[in-house]
Amino acid sequence: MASSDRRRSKYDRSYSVQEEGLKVGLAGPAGLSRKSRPCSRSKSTRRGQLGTVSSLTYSQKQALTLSWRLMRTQAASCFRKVLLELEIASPKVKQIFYKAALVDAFNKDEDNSATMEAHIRLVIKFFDDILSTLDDDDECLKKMRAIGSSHAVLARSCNFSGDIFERLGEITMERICSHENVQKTREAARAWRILIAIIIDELRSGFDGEARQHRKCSSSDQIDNSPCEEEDDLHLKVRQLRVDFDSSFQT
Ligand code: HEM
Repeated sequence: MASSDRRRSKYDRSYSVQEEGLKVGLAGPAGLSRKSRPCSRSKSTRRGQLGTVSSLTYSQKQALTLSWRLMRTQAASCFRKVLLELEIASPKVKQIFYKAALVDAFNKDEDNSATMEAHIRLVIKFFDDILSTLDDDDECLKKMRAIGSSHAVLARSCNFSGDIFERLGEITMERICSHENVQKTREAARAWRILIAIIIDELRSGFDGEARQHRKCSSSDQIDNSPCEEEDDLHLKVRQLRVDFDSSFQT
């Protein structure tokens, strides 16, 4: 998508940080109306430090950790709903989790980290990790990007794309922000919106960066196997055949 075509999404961090205070509560409990929401790439990298974890205030960080602690016992059911909804929104995701479940069924010894059940645990662990490192901006961003980039292998094999993370963000935002423990305070809902916007931005950035590297490597592999090299290879094989043929006559 050309950058000029990109519309501003709810995940545009500058939107979240600067305007959230004005818009919160206008569009339903989570402040989001998914149907009317454009799904587009945010532009954090170009915006520099605007809206990173360090831009969260002390009271926002407190609201996040407290509400997460209160939600924690229901987190599995919450993220099961999120991932099921993501499957409905994206048939690709459904296929990936379906394949992973099949592999799992034949692989009794090992826990397959690619299944939906495993992902419910992984996503909860991911939030545990992020919420325990909110004071360390670099560490937080590193963790988010690492998760994004670990999914780049799926770009070629399963057609996984960055907009899946964006969808995941939309659904997560809606679920979390409408949770009763988050609804208790305006501060918590606002903080969750900002945090989820940052997470999605970094997941995408990690994913896109690594997927680009994979594409570069695969195109240089193709250059390595250029017609010239293939011809050289063929000549070598023919020469070897001649040597073998000649030596078989000499014996
Ligand atoms: C915040 C969201 C997500 C988190 C925290 C997460 C976490 C992880 C982790 C930790 C791994 C293991 C990586 C490794 O072993 O190197 C993984 C792998 C995987 N994830 Fe996710 N994931 C997320 C979203 C998704 C989504 C939306 C899908 C879509 C189906 C997905 C599908 C997979 C698959 C298929 C693998 C296996 C990749 C491979 O073959 O190496 N993940 N994920």
